[in-house]
Amino acid sequence: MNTTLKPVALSCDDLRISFGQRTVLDGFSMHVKTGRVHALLGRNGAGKSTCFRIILGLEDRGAGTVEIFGEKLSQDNLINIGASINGPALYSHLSARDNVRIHAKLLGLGLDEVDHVLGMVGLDDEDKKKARNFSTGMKARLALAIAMLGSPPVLILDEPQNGLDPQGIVDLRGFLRSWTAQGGTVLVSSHQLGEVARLTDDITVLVDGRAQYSGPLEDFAAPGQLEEEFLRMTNPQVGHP
Ligand SMILES: Nc1ncnc2c1ncn2[C@@H]1O[C@H](COP(=O)(O)OP(=O)(O)OP(=O)(O)O)[C@@H](O)[C@H]1O
Repeated sequence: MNTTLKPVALSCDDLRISFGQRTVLDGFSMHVKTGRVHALLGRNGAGKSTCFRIILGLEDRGAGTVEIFGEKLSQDNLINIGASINGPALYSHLSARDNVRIHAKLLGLGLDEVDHVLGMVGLDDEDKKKARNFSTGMKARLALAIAMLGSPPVLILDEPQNGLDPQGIVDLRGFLRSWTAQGGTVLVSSHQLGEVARLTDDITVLVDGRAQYSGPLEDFAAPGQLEEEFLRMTNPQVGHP
């Protein structure tokens, strides 16, 4: 599949899911364009991680369709997505290299690829330290390295800035931008709206289980106004005392 030729990398249509009495997604639709950074925004508990889990086939309750490059989600085309959600799941007794090596082996990738992704996230010198002794930022970098193994055309990252220091955030931004410049597609969730404004091309705002806005960032908010517009959309009292 030549993924760069498809205009839409990822489509979610009419996703619906409830947990007990609580309806979390209630007809949620989002189309993530190829070669763009797209941020899924919403308040705590809005359903962003649930949406990511559905896209990745980790949640089979609920209804709706997910397509990757125009094809229905399946085990075969899931290989097109690299993901880091719900914080990094790491083997705490292993080094960064050994953690990545295990995932590379599962994907049939060699040691060159392990070194490549570790170099990209600046962990190529961390050969001795065990993951249990990593700082939060180092764990986040390692999870990113694992997500990038094999250069999947789509990256899904749940709050990737969490735990990163300012330099780490700048590095991540540069790196996701170069990913999309090479034709890759990135879907992130984030509460750091200043960073979202710097990083993303498109946004979807999830409110009450539906996409209240989905489209170019510039059409949602003028420069410097993202936080204000987001608060207005997610909390109707704001701006109307
Ligand atoms: N497996 C589950 N069982 C029951 N409730 C769940 C389950 N998974 C998620 N929820 C509930 O669904 C709602 C949405 O959770 P989700 O983690 O998707 O939100 P989120 O937008 O990612 O939030 P945050 O910004 O705080 O990370 C929450 O009320 C959560 O408690």
